[in-house]
Amino acid sequence: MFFSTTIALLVIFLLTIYWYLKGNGTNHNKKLPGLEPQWIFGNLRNTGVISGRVVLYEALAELKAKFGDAFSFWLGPYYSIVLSRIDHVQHVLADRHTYDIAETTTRNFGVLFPTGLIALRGNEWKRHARFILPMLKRAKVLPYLDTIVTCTDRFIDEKLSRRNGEIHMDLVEQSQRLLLSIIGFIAFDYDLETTSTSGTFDLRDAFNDFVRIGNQFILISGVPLWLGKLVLRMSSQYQRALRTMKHYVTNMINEEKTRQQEATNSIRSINLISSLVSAVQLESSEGVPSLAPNEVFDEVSLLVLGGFETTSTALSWFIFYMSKYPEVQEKMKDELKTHNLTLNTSLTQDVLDSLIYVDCVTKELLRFAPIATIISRKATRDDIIDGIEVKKDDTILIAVQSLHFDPRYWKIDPSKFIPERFLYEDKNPPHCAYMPFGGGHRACAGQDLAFFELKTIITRLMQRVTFVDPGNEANNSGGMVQRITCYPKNLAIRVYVDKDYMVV
Ligand code: HEM
Repeated sequence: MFFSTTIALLVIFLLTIYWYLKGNGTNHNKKLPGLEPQWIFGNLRNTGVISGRVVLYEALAELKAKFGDAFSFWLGPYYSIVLSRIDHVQHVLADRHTYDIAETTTRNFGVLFPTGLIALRGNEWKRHARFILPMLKRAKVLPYLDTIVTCTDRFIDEKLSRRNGEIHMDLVEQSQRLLLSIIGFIAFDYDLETTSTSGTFDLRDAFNDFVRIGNQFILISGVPLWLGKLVLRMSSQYQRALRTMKHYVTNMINEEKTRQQEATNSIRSINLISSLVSAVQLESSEGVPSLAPNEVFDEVSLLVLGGFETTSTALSWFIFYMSKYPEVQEKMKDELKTHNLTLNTSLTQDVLDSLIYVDCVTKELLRFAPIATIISRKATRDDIIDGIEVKKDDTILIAVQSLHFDPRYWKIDPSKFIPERFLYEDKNPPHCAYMPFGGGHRACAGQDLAFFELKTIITRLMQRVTFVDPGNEANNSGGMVQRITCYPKNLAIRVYVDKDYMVV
């Protein structure tokens, strides 16, 4: 008892010192409106984020209604300026010399992936970006079409067909498993979804633990870095996951290197590790600074985590919205019919490109669903944005969700899920009014892959499945749980699969 009280007091003492060192809650810019910060919690407690009354983007929307387009916000002990007007956002994103990725982002992700793209700045970021960005461009991701379709079919056959017509309460988890399996195949031809049968702790278990603990860690972004690091260091599960992943991925990198050196004419595999290894080999042979094995490892882990969390959340919301907007679902199915896409037709790139309405639904999903609701930047020097004073080292939070729902920028009511907006009045929203993947030089590296994955999964699901709201039979009210992204809290969907595909 005495021991635990002493430890608790020590932690409170250290947190208080940290709070004072971080600026003592003093508002850096007295001219900006905003709530008073509270000890160590900043504005996370007095806005209701900690109690779970609202999630972060809702808190920012409430403050915007109260204080206007620009206000101060304390993310725990970290001061920031929140912006939600397009001209302010354009100013920030256009000036990469004054605004770079925020320290909160590099610091938190840096604990998990110290040399991953998202944790780097300046020349180090450029060195990594040379390898990573081209690898994820549209032309490079198109060959993954069959992988995505195969994984989606397996999801339908194994998870949905067996319980045809029943209410599914686990579709958030199932969406996560589907996306983990897709990114596992894309990253290194490895099935991360199927539960290990060997009884030993393997790469599947390791990535699952890493993703779960990593997610929890990134969420507690108000917590000082040293405390976060300590938590991870003391987590035997996390350390075991990391060791196992390093072991497997390093072996894969080495095997791929040997394979590429020996097999000059053999068929090249198309996974991310293979592309990274060949890019690295090529560049080092030309004397260009390339990536060390630990850097390749960090990049692969980042792509798995970044690529899985966001897209699986988007898929969960898609399923939820389809149960609530049956007319949208019907329209997509009609579009598939007009392109002669029945259950048995295989999907090709050309067919996928011709599906205009499905394209609009995917765009609307990314506007409407709370996936990456905030992006952040750090000022590298003093600046003034339309009269708002910004000091060197200030953090800027861009309230993406507020922009997506701002009636000043959308002609068709932005509070409604209407995919047709992207066909007509809102086909070309003003620059920075629509930014699900962020913007400027630090925009999402995987956006082509993400959009392609989502559109393919959606199309395949619509070829074979119908999602129905069960009404009063179960709680399908949505709600939100905050992790890196916000995913639906109460999801209960009746799923019908065409009987031709039923697994008996
Ligand atoms: C629906 C899916 C996705 C959404 C909504 C999303 C959104 C975002 C956002 C908002 C950012 C920050 C951008 C900024 O600060 O301006 C970001 C960064 C990033 N995303 Fe995504 N993302 C998605 C999928 C993916 C996928 C599939 C991958 C890779 C496999 C990926 C890899 C990355 C990386 C590496 C960064 C850091 C880029 C850098 O710092 O230079 N994302 N993403």
